[in-house]
Amino acid sequence: MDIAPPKIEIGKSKALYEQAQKSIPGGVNSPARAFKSVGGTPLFIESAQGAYMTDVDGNEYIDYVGSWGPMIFGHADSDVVHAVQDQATSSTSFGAPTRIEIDVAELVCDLVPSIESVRMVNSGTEATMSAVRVARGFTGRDKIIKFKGNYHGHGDFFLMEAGSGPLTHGTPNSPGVTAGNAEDTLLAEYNDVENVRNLVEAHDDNVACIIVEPIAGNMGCIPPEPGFLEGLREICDEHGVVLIFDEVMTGFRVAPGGAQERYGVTPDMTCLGKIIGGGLPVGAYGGKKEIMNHVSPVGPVYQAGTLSGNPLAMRAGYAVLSKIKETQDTLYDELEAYGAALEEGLADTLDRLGLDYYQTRVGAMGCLFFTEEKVVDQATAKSTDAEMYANYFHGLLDEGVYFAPSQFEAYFFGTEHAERELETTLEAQYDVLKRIH
Ligand SMILES: Cc1ncc(COP(=O)(O)O)c(C=O)c1O
Ligand SMILES: NCC(=O)CCC(=O)O
Repeated sequence: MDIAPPKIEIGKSKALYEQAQKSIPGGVNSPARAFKSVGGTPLFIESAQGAYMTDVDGNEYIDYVGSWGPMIFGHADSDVVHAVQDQATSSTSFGAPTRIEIDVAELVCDLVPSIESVRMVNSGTEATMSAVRVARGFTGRDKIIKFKGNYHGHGDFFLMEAGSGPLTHGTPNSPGVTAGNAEDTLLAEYNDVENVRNLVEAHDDNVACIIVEPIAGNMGCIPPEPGFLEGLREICDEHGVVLIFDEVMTGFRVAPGGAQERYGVTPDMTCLGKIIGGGLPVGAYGGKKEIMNHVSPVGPVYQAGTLSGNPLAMRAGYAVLSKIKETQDTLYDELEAYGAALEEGLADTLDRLGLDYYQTRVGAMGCLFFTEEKVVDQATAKSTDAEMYANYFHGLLDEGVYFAPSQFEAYFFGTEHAERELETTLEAQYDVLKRIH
């Protein structure tokens, strides 16, 4: 890819990247961090505060990645920092139950009413893998339905037509996944209820669950079309299929109760991650008691974790979730206001430059697609101009604005993004789009 050299000085990142590649595959501990599809050198980060990240060369960026979602209250939020510091002096893990686990579970059940019982794990990947196992154990069925371009972490049975890194790097079907796994995953088109209905009917009595990102955030940001989530609910009710909302990204981001609250469609099970841990490694899955009672040690479906419900992570999660609960009456209005201003400002820029690129946004997540087509599924998401996105991405970095290094990721912001950040972002977007289009 032909990318202009950066205007900013990134010598230290370059040196660390060279060094990292000697001991870490590709120099990164998660492929999404590599700049593989946009070219150039991944920036090594030194610190972050509020809405800003600083790299090892001292460049500062307004951050629209937010650690891929968790940072709804910005980086180094003082409540999270104090909670973690305080807990660390009483040990970082016990491997035995603690009161804070009950506090977090109760908060989750309170904020997301469809969750009657919840199990903590250490990542979104663990949450989705476990939820599917429980749905299979509960129904006694094998097949699952997943949508093309949705990403549910790196569990074997999800790495087919997977969004996020796999889509970005052109490896949506990962080697290493057995044919048996692939056979049990049925692939559906996002936003296409009839396609799902046909799949379920063709495999009637053997579909355990439908797992869906209720707002797709791993092929860019694609909201559900009216009737899509409702249609899934209906199909699941008709055929005894467990409906799983993967709200790892949308949970606590688009409403206190996530996408299910925003769209008024209630799943049987929900997967959570990202915000729930305030930037520490946490995931969770939960849902109806009837289903969750199948989880060991109450039921026979095994799922466990040495560090699950880890006290540091629970203290951080509690700090974030209790703040969400206390401030929810204004919090989501505030985020909506910033999002609307960002979206309108960019729409104005596109208008002034005579560009017709497609924008989406739901609450505090969104995307600019470099296509003039409406984007509703993986096929339309892939119609975007990857090179334009790469130029846009690098242009913005030069202006001190950090978006995700892939067209197939959403942007995120939080409460620390305010007037100054908005102005800088909009100016940068105008300048960059003017230069590259
Ligand atoms: C919707 C969704 N599900 C699951 C995951 C996996 O979570 P994790 O990376 O914490 O394993 C992610 C993000 O990575 C995600 O966006
Ligand atoms: N939207 C994609 C992710 O959040 C994943 C980040 C990662 O795998 O590092």
